[in-house]
Amino acid sequence: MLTILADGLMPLVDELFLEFGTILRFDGRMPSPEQLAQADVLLVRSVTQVDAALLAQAPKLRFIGSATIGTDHLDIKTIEEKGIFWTAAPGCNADAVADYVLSAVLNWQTMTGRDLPALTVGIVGVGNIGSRLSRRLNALGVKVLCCDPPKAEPGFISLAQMLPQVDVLTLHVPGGSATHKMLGADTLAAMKNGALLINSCRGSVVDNAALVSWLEAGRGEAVLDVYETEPDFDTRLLGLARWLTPHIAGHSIEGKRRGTWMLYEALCRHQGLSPSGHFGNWLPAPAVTHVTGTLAEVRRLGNLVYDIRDDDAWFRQGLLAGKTFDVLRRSYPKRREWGSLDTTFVEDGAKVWALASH
Ligand SMILES: NC(=O)c1ccc[n+]([C@@H]2O[C@H](COP(=O)([O-])OP(=O)(O)OC[C@H]3O[C@@H](n4cnc5c(N)ncnc54)[C@H](O)[C@@H]3O)[C@@H](O)[C@H]2O)c1
Ligand SMILES: O=C(O)[C@H](O)[C@H](O)COP(=O)(O)O
Repeated sequence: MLTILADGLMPLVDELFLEFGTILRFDGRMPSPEQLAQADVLLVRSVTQVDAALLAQAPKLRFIGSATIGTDHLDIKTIEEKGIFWTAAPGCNADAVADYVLSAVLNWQTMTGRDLPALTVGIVGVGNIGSRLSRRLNALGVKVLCCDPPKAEPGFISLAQMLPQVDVLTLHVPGGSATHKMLGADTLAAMKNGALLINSCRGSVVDNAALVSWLEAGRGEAVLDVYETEPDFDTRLLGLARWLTPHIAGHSIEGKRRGTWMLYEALCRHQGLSPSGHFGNWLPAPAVTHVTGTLAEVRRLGNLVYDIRDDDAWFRQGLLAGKTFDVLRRSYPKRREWGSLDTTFVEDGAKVWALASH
């Protein structure tokens, strides 16, 4: 029997992992030394730094799972040197982040009176999130430019080529040394005047001091979900950013539960077992399952599914009420993904195309 030590906010842990042994839960960013000393399996979120100091306290550890897409909180080199198996949950909340960015783009476009087909959006990092976003924006008739040097696909361009061309620049690269401050004073200066920068990947990708100067100079606008020094952040951004949120872009019901499910499947494989059931069993039925309308109507309905402006207001009100970044993340309201809804677009009464839920 295994001792499984899991982040207290991770959903479905009791339901899925009890068959493997005993479950211990930890609150906050770090487990206690007593818990670490017992753990065979460690299940974390992005807020727990799994580094040499943590690993030194966990001599029995054989399996580490992070219910996240990002892995920059894992010291993979040290984990592998110690012969510990590790895994994350690639793509688990990619649709939720795509919903977040789409809501930001559509509400910004409406608010600034720009014409949707005249908009050019630049996507930096065209992996699980970037490619989903690109497909959705293309379907709405928005011009999309892509930058992803590691993929080097035909038609992709460099960041330097992209910056002066785009009205919206949205970042979807991994955190870590290779992307550290890839957007700084020089790159921001190369953007179009009045452009919107969206950062929902990792705070370290944007030099926050340079961003503050760029915003103070009125050069452009920003929508931010992540910050360089989380859970702290530069509070000047509250007065400067169009919308900001406390690292919740991926926090849909589906995204969180899929993350735990992917770790369950990985532990089953690691133990030579077959998973029981399938992920769909663990999703509650959505309140609304199907919507039909013109593109304009469905766009308005989109704000009922997810509206970034509500999260911005909830974050600001929470801060004013004295709540911290982490406390607010813990109490984030439950949110469904666009994918929970079948959407049919009609024009002059005829079906144009449908977006099926999955
Ligand atoms: N805010 C949130 O709640 C939230 C949720 C999920 C993921 N994320 C972050 O978003 C990141 C992207 O997620 P994903 O699922 O698309 O990951 P992914 O691994 O599927 O895609 C990342 C892409 O970035 C590309 N890339 C790497 N370095 C690059 C560079 N220097 N320039 C341009 N492209 C580069 C890669 O080739 C890859 O295609 C994650 O690593 C994570 O840090 C944030
Ligand atoms: O990389 C990810 O998947 C996200 O950053 C993740 O959704 C952040 O949420 P957390 O793990 O902190 O709950």
